[in-house]
Amino acid sequence: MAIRTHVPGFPRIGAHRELKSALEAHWAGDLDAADLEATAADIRRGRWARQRDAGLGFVTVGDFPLYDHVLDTIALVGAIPPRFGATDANDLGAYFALARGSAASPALEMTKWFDTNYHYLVPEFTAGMTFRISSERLFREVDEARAFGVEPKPVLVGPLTFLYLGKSVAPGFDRLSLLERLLPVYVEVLARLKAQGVEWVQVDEPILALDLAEPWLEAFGLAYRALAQAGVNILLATYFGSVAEHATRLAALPVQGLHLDLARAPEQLDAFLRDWPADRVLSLGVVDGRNIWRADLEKALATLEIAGKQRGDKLWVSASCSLLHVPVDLAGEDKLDPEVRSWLAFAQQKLAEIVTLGRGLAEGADAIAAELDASRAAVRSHGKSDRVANPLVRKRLAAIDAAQYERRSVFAIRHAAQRARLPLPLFPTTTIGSFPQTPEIRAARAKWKRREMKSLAYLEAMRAEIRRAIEIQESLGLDVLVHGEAERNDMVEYFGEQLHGYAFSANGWVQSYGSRCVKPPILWGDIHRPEPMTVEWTAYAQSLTSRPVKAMLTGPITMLQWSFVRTDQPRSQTATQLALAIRDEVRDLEKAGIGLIQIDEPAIREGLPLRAADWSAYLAWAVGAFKLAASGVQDATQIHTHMCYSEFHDILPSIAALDADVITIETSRSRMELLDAFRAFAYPNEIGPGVYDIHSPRIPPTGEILDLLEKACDVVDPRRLWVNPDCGLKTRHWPEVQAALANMVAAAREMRSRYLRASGVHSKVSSPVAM
Ligand SMILES: CN1c2c(nc(N)[nH]c2=O)NC[C@@H]1CNc1ccc(C(=O)N[C@@H](CCC(=O)N[C@@H](CCC(=O)N[C@@H](CCC(=O)O)C(=O)O)C(=O)O)C(=O)O)cc1
Ligand SMILES: N[C@@H](CCS)C(=O)O
Ligand SMILES: [Zn+2]
Repeated sequence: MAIRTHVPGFPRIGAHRELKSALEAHWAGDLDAADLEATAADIRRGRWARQRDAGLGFVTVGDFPLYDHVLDTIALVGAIPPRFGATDANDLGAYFALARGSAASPALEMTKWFDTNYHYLVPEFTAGMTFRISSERLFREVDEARAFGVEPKPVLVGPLTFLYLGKSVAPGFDRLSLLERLLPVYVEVLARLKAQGVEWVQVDEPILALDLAEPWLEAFGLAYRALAQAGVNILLATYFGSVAEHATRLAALPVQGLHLDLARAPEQLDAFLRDWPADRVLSLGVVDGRNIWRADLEKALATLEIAGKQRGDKLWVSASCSLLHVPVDLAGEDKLDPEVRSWLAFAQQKLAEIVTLGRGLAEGADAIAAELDASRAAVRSHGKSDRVANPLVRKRLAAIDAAQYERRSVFAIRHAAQRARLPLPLFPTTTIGSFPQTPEIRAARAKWKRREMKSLAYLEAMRAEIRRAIEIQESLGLDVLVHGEAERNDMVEYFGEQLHGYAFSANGWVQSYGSRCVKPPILWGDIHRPEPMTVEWTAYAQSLTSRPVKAMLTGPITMLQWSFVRTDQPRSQTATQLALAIRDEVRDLEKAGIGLIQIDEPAIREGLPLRAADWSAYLAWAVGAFKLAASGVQDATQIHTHMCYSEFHDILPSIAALDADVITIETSRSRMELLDAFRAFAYPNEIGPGVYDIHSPRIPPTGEILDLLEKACDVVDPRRLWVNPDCGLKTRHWPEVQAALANMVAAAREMRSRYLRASGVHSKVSSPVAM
């Protein structure tokens, strides 16, 4: 009996970020469209070759967008917002304009793909929208795969997930009402794929793992009855959570297969062994597509054998979700600690695990005895390694008391102490931390890492960047300065590199959005901070100026969320260990005389469990971890936090519970809409709503910033307002940054004089504040 093996998707960026390089060269005008397509085709074939050579039964096709897979769906079904004008989605310029904006229209919004660190482009739906096949890319790639000699399994974002993840542009418009118009296009797509000789199409509906309202759930019947008309086999793919509660509803759909994520939700298998018809395919994602640990093959095989007895060759073996979320290949990671390396599997290694499991299931455990032995040894070594548990960390964790979670005084008292220490003007101006990561900075770091540059020379190069950043900020007239984060490759990787319990890869890139990648550090053991991580850089910056410098740290939840983390203990415990390390750093910064410390938590929202029922438990430990990190300081030390994904209306009480003295947030694109929620909730502390959209090269004019600030004053007491960009400026260029910040400072000054002219009698300000 042969068992079919496949993956829901494979990384796209290329083992050496070949796609990134080609895209960026194309956008810079150094690579024409034909050459970009040729490079893309090479990478595509390389991915298929990996899947074929590993021995997978299918190769996945349609999981190789040049920018984003939701954008490819927009292009495929022609859901192009009217604001982009008549657009041929086959044209690369038009395709990239949707992703990156153009002179005619700003880009589509980007947001996080479920609870991952991958960003997708948000479809915009309007009432009059019509759909038609508008891109030939998928069909071309199917032909290309056939010509390459592999059996393609195309993948599509399902119609309901597509509509759900989009936004209704007009208030009150129900985008689900577009389903009936969208379905015929999906049917046509499926029919064309069938005509191309495709046997199976994977249709992804990950929204099934969310809390779905009844109309959306009901729509599955209508949708999949329509898709069945195309006559091609559909593998309905779910991932990121359990869909057990929908087992009977799913069994009633006319689809030929169902994929389940057994890494996230192993418990759901029972429901499907009971309810999923035995004559239909059940694809079990037993290899974790979201994390980089080697699979416990013995355990996975045991699960598969239970299902296999009942299902025979209707059982397929797979990864839990697309491997998009893990790096491509462990080969070449020679600098990793050999013991830690022996615990890891990147995408390439996961292909082998899936094929091994398929073989074990078909031929029996003896056929894969060597692989089982190796897996057992890795699991045992990870579990038993005396390097994983650090007794000192354990002891410290056990000794944490409730007082360590609280600041010494309430906000009002701290506020007065901070005012006395930091005589800031009304509408104080600041930035979020990073300044442009120039090619020179990156090149210097690359040289230093390759040992082509001495540490002292690198230190001096970074100090020169700090001097430049301080000089520019002083000349711009900013009130609270930052050192600029030049020395950080990435805000999470940088800290990971300095903490015990973390390992980092040389080339473990994962796509974040478009051509941008991150290299998540690998958290494998108890976290311990051997020495201060940021104090020297920050103190150096402070030594250059009489203005206050704000230190910059990444918070425990963001460290957790953007790393590959251990699974042998609850995430809450790992977060507490991270919090203790950051707490020590906060206290060392304070000892070094730093008066303002920002602890970034942009990932706190994305870390929310997908099901609301699980939110309160998460928020309790997440807020606790932040407070533990932040609370070890005197009243006069001002703690800032920063969040740049603004969808947190629904968790405002928890945001307030962080009790940061100042929160800076992304608000400029939504034109301060978010502040309404802060007002409604009566958010108690200081707020810096972003007034400069850092995702765009556009320089916001002073008048526009003034309008935003006036809007902000309508909802927040002006004495509690800060003036700052939406987020860090690392992806921007210096000329833009200088021009935008000059406008921002001018706007803040104008606001001050407007309010001082009202000399305290203005309705919005009850008393003048120090300038
Ligand atoms: C705020 N965001 C972040 C998220 N996740 C993180 N882990 N970090 C974040 O900051 N998630 C949400 C958002 C996502 N936003 C971004 C924004 C920008 C990037 C980005 O620009 N990534 C860079 C890579 C950054 C990095 O790690 N750089 C390293 C290595 C640089 C490099 O490629 N060196 C070359 C040689 C260069 C030379 O010689 O000139 C090499 O090694 O080959 C560094 O600076 O040292 C990117 O380029 O994609 C990501 C997410
Ligand atoms: N301090 C970081 C926050 C990013 S969310 C930066 O400025 O890049
Ligand atoms: Zn940010």
